[in-house]
Amino acid sequence: MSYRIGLVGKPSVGKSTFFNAATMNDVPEGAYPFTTIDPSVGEAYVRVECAAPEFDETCTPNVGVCRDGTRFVPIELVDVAGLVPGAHEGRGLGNQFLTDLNETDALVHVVDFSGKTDIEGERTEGHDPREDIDFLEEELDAWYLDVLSKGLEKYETRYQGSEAAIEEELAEQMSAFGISKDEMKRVILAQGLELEPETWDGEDREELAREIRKRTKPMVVAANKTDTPEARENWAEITSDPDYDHLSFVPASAHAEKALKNADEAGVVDYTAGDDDFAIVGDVSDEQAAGLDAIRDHVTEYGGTGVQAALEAAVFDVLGCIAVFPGSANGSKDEKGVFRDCFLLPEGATTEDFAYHIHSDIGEGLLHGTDCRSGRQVGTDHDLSHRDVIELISTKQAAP
Ligand SMILES: Nc1nc2c(ncn2[C@@H]2O[C@H](COP(=O)(O)OP(=O)(O)OP(=O)(O)O)[C@@H](O)[C@H]2O)c(=O)[nH]1
Repeated sequence: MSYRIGLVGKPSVGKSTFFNAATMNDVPEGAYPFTTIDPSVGEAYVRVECAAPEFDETCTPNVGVCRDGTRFVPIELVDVAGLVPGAHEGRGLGNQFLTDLNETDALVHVVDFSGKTDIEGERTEGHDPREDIDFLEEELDAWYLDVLSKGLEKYETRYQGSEAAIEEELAEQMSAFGISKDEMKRVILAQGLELEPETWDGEDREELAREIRKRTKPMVVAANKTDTPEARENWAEITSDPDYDHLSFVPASAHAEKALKNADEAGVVDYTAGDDDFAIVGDVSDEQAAGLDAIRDHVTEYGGTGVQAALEAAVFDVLGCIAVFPGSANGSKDEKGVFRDCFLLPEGATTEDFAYHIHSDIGEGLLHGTDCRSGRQVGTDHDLSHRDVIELISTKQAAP
């Protein structure tokens, strides 16, 4: 039910630091929506401005936390290990890497923008981070092309001369990537191709594979180590390079996020994840104070450490998710008088999708919804917006 974001990157880019910082949270025990014993899967959060204060209500989240009017809504973060050149051919952790990738909704590619690690993750100077970005995209594209080619082979041998729809065969072959036959058809046509694969040449196939990959595995680049001067230079250059317009970039310092969370836990600073500032509230040595000053310069300049921002870019910008609160029109609260839930829904979700998301029984018996802010009735096919507060009127209750 939860969104799953995959963290990818070659060795030594700061992926572990990012993962640890993002999943290190002071959430009360039992407030996790899922438990896992796999150390590479952790609970991270996206921030949503809480709707409770607007309704003069208290917020006691069933999952996640609410801090100073900001809801931290859980997502799953997966540390996808094994990105090495040739991964799609099964080198290194290859196949496991691809299996893990399959289970993600979107990716955050952690890239060392300081240029101090080469393509294999060894120490160097002056490495161009563009190589890493290209490499991951090429790896993914090669994998998609393999699967697409298998689908085309099957189609050719099985359906020669018949009227079988190519989009159906390809959608089935690529079902692990979560693409429907309608979407497949749209992508094929949008590429200017005919629905007759015999007319596609090698380049057409490559471009098609790339386009399907872009749509089904959207990606944010976390430009890590922007606390270093080299990374700042690369940031300015790469984000103004038109070849990279198709990607979302977020400047990040995983190191700073980890340091601030550690200091917050130790009672030295008061810091809320994602904020662009923090207060020093404990005793610090001169050395610590200097370190914190450097971090402050970075977070104020870039609007935060970028760890939260990268996750939120993945969920809200590239996946286009919205967060919706269940409420009650007369009081906008559940029977206990508090806001308990906040759900992430896919782009374009309707009242009915929301109802089914909560429980299939509520979905089946759905009559309509009520927008709790305006008190107006909304239809079952009404498109919901980010931060809507909706009461669902259904003939059925959720089964216990
Ligand atoms: N300057 C700077 N260094 C960082 C940052 N994040 C991580 N590092 C450093 O980069 C090095 C690699 O960090 P890790 O988090 O271990 O990197 P990784 O990508 O998980 O590496 P593997 O475990 O080898 O896959 C460590 O020395 C970190 O201290 C950052 O934001 N800024």
